[in-house]
Amino acid sequence: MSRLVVVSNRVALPEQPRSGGLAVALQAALEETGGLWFGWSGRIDPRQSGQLHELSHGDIDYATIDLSQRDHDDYYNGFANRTLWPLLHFRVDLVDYSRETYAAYRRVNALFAEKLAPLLRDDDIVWIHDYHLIPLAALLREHGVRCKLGFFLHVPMPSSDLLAALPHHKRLFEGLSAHDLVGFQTERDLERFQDYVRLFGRGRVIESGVLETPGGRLLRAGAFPISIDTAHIADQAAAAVDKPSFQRLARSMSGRALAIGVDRLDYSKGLPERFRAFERFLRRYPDLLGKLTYLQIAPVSRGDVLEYQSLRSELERLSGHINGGHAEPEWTPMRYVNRNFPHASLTGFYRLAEVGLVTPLRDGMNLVAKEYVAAQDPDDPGVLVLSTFAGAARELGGALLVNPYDLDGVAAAIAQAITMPRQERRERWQPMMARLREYDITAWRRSYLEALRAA
Ligand SMILES: O=P(O)(O)OC[C@H]1O[C@H](O[C@H]2O[C@H](CO)[C@@H](O)[C@H](O)[C@H]2O)[C@H](O)[C@@H](O)[C@@H]1O
Ligand SMILES: O=c1ccn([C@@H]2O[C@H](COP(=O)(O)OP(=O)(O)O)[C@@H](O)[C@H]2O)c(=O)[nH]1
Repeated sequence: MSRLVVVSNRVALPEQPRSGGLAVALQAALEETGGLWFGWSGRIDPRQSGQLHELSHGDIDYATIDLSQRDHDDYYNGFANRTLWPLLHFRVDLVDYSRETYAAYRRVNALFAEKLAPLLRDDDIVWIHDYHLIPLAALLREHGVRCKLGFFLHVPMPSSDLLAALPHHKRLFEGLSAHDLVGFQTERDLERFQDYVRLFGRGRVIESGVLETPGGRLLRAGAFPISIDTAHIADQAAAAVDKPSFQRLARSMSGRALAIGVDRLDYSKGLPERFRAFERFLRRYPDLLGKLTYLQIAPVSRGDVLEYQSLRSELERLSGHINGGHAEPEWTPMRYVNRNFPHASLTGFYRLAEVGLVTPLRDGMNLVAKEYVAAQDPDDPGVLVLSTFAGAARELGGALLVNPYDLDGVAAAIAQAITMPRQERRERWQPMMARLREYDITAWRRSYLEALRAA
């Protein structure tokens, strides 16, 4: 059996806290097969980029490299998170492009290729992840790497007209042709990629999923919605009732219902809109006032990036405003927490919550939505309020699907969720859970890797 080599910017090193679906999902996938995980160490070396660290834990070998402050600023904070991230989330208004950060992005990809190529064997299966590493495959080929190379985009693929706003977009996205298989979260993302290839990529779509690159090679493409370790999360949530963190939260509710949101502090997650929708709920449904407390867990993410700093200030203002305007001496409507929690605690919180609020403006998938469903009590499940703009909405039709820009609609969905009869909650939850049990993280990994092997 060939060795699996996973390459991603973010690596979940043993004992490190993980927030971010990519690290959570790849950890679960590698635990099953073993293999090598290559990426950024998470460390800044004040002198230079490229120091290689190797360690093994169970069946997983880790090889990671440090980045210099400048490379980290220009590649990760800069081109990846101030140019590509907003572009791929349909936010052209937030795109900050500079030739300098683009050069750093290419430089760090070249460094990844230089350090990774000598570690690879011809019969490896290499699986490259996400928008940080779009040029990597072509650079590995230049180093003589011959093994199968696959790519998976965790974030949305926007329409061609948006991508065309990026200077040098053709050179960048042509790099994807060096792979054998390119995977997306949803069929819509795949369709938009194929449109791009036809309109700007000088390639040809022979049939859906089979493309001819400008160089005449065949490139496979497909939709492989990422998933979760459903059985494990369900077991963890059931067992969480005995954990002190669960019991403390349960006691603090004083018989009130709980609505929970768990998101990195990121503008793609629609948090200001969600906070405002919650305030709309407080104003519009006086009968329900004091019956529901909203807990928002939002660990700080990409805190060096200006847009993320402004978002943090805005959320602090909004949560203060909402509580100031609606709290009673014995009740605070919302709790806003910037800490990162381990899965063992989160799954218990999900189970306790009558309502799961997942309302991103755009999201590749959103694993929190799936985790919330998996963590519910089958006899008395909670209700998921889910944005139609999350990839997860394609599979979780039993949720109350909302448009996150429609604050009245989200407020109405919250009211509907907390008053929904148990029978309806079960009928909505069961097919979602059945889907997640059948198509879990293992099925995701297998379906992608089978397609890559066959490509
Ligand atoms: O690595 P960070 O900069 O700290 O960010 C965390 C991750 O955020 C993004 O996650 C995406 O992948 C999830 C799993 O497929 C998906 O459910 C979610 O919709 C995406 O936003 C990012 O794409 C990752 O590269 C980051 O590691
Ligand atoms: O305090 C936290 C907040 C989030 N997460 C995890 O981070 C992942 C977030 O993934 P998602 O796909 O929802 O969004 P992303 O952050 O990748 O955009 C999920 O597995 C969460 O359980 C976590 O472990 N602790």
